[in-house]
Amino acid sequence: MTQKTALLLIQLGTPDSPSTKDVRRYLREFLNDPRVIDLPWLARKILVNGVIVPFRAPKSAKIYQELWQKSGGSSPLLSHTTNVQDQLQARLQGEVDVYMAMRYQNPSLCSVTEAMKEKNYEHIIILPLFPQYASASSGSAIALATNLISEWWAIPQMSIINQFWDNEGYIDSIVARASDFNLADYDHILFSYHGLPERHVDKVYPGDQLCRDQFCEDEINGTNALCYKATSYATTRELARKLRLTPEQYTVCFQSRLDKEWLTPFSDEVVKELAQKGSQKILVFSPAFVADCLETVIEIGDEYQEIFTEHGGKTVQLVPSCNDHPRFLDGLEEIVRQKM
Ligand SMILES: C=CC1=C(C)c2cc3[nH]c(cc4nc(cc5[nH]c(cc1n2)c(C)c5CCC(=O)O)C(CCC(=O)O)=C4C)c(C)c3C=C
Ligand SMILES: [Fe+2]
Ligand SMILES: [Fe+2]
Repeated sequence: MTQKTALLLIQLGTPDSPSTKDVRRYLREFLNDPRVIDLPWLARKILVNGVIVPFRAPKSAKIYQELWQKSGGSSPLLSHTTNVQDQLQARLQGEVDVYMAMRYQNPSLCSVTEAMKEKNYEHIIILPLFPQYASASSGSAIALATNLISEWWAIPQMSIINQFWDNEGYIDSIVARASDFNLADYDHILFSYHGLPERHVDKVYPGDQLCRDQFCEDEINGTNALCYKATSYATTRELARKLRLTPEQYTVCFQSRLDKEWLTPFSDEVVKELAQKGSQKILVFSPAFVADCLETVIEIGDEYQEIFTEHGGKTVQLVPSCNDHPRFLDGLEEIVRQKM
């Protein structure tokens, strides 16, 4: 007999609305997570609640208002993820029940796992929608989901997918998105990943080892398979191979930093330098985001466009994220079927 199985998709989260109040609540929950701001408790509380959130919330709310306006009055992260959930459910109807939760805000992991508890599943597949593992994204989602489920009296079998950057459907969906553009028309191509403090990637390694000593730009080896920098470069190599790009045609970079100690090169600085060196048209992939969101639509689509034109460039073209591309859904379906 087949096991009664559920799939739990987890995305990062987004504010309930672009009001300053809701953005503040979202930022407070997000940045108080010790896997995101990994400082001792008191230092985190002072920095996050006393400095970052009060200053950032009104600024972020303005940007979220632009995002809402551009995206038909809702968060694209939520609408794309809901589409993925619905379409995966249609593909797995009668075999697996598909749930979706956000790590921060709503639908909350707490409420979604409570609903799942009522169904007495024998097996729950936990799939955070982050292709490259980071403690601040997949790690945090997995830790909270498994903690919540572990409180149940009857704990089901749990399967955890901690990353899927090498999944063929995921890679193919990005390659397919690129087919809407003639790559030869662009002076340079960027693969812009969400940034991460360098400290976070160093903590992946045992003892005193550091990321910079592990050849993470060149290979996945026995020690760096869970290093976000290594998997970002590995994802790029896979995409470049399928897109037939030579290393001179593209640059890997990291966006959305909070301070200088984050992974380099910084995307905004690369965009500026390209414009200063005479590039007129650049194409930007954002492979760490499987759904379009604030970071792609506004940061790349608007802010990088502004920086590029300010320094002499013309066009920054964003390649849309996987969203509900059929090849991405094929990839997720394959991941689930392998665990059944
Ligand atoms: C690849 C996945 C992500 C990682 C890793 C990640 C790390 C990380 N992020 C922040 C701070 C912020 N991120 C914000 C937005 C945001 N982050 C991700 C994904 C990852 N973050 C997404 C998908 C989004 C967009 C959400 C949406 O609603 O569209 C924000 C909020 C926006 C802002 O004020 O700039 C912050 C803040 C840190 C500190 C961090 C790792 C330490
Ligand atoms: Fe983030
Ligand atoms: Fe590394």
